[in-house]
Amino acid sequence: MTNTISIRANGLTKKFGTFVATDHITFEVYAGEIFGFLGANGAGKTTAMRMLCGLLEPTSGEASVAGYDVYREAESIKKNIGYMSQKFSLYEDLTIQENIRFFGGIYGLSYEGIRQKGNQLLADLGLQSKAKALVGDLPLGWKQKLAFSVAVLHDPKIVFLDEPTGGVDPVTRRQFWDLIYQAAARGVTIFVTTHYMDEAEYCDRVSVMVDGRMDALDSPQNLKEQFGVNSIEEVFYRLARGAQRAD
Ligand SMILES: Nc1ncnc2c1ncn2[C@@H]1O[C@H](COP(=O)(O)OP(=O)(O)OP(=O)(O)O)[C@@H](O)[C@H]1O
Repeated sequence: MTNTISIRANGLTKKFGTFVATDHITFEVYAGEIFGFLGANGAGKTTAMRMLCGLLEPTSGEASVAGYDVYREAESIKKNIGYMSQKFSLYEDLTIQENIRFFGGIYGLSYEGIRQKGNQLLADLGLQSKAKALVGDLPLGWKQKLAFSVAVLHDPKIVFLDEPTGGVDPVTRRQFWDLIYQAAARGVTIFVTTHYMDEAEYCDRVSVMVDGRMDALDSPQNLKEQFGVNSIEEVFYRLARGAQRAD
């Protein structure tokens, strides 16, 4: 982690009609940091993430991602980030190799770049012999590891992960987090939402959204000390139990 700012939000707000989904959130994320973005269902995480990815125009406030402004330079943001969610991932009816070629093309890599990075990816994951297997036939944990590796194929500065490990066992989640650590060690900024509180403990800093506001932001250790509790799970419940939204 460095002192270079990778994501900066200042009073970032999104309203749908009169409903304030994301309410004046202000924070900074540093290059190479693993930043946990927690909140109960409906707290406003996806809305905030969509604004930061250049997919949704804010109602007010400011934000920049990789140095690009979310209002004026959304297209540049899209080119400089990776994105992976539990819902939108790889194409199940394409092979591993076809997915790599497809997403490599979308990310603007050359034919040679796709070939080189694709081979490296398959070697790193130990999937060389499975290159022609349909993604739909892989176990969920493998799909997620592959989806993450594809999301960073073009060496983005920042990767946004929206509940990337939903539904898999703790051992596979731990392996997934090894990939996250390796990317962070290369200087990639990781912005990750999760409902697994053990994963929150792996983050450099954790923020907690409550009813659209960012009610806490600090390292896991500092948050536990601040709330006088032994786990991030306890910190989360203390903050979230006062929430008004039940989505
Ligand atoms: N396009 C929209 N129009 C109206 N309301 C919306 C829209 N998108 C989101 N909302 C509302 O904004 C609130 C925040 O939603 P958001 O999806 O950002 O929450 P979240 O923290 O990501 O929750 P989850 O963990 O369930 O994905 C919710 O009450 C949701 O119903």
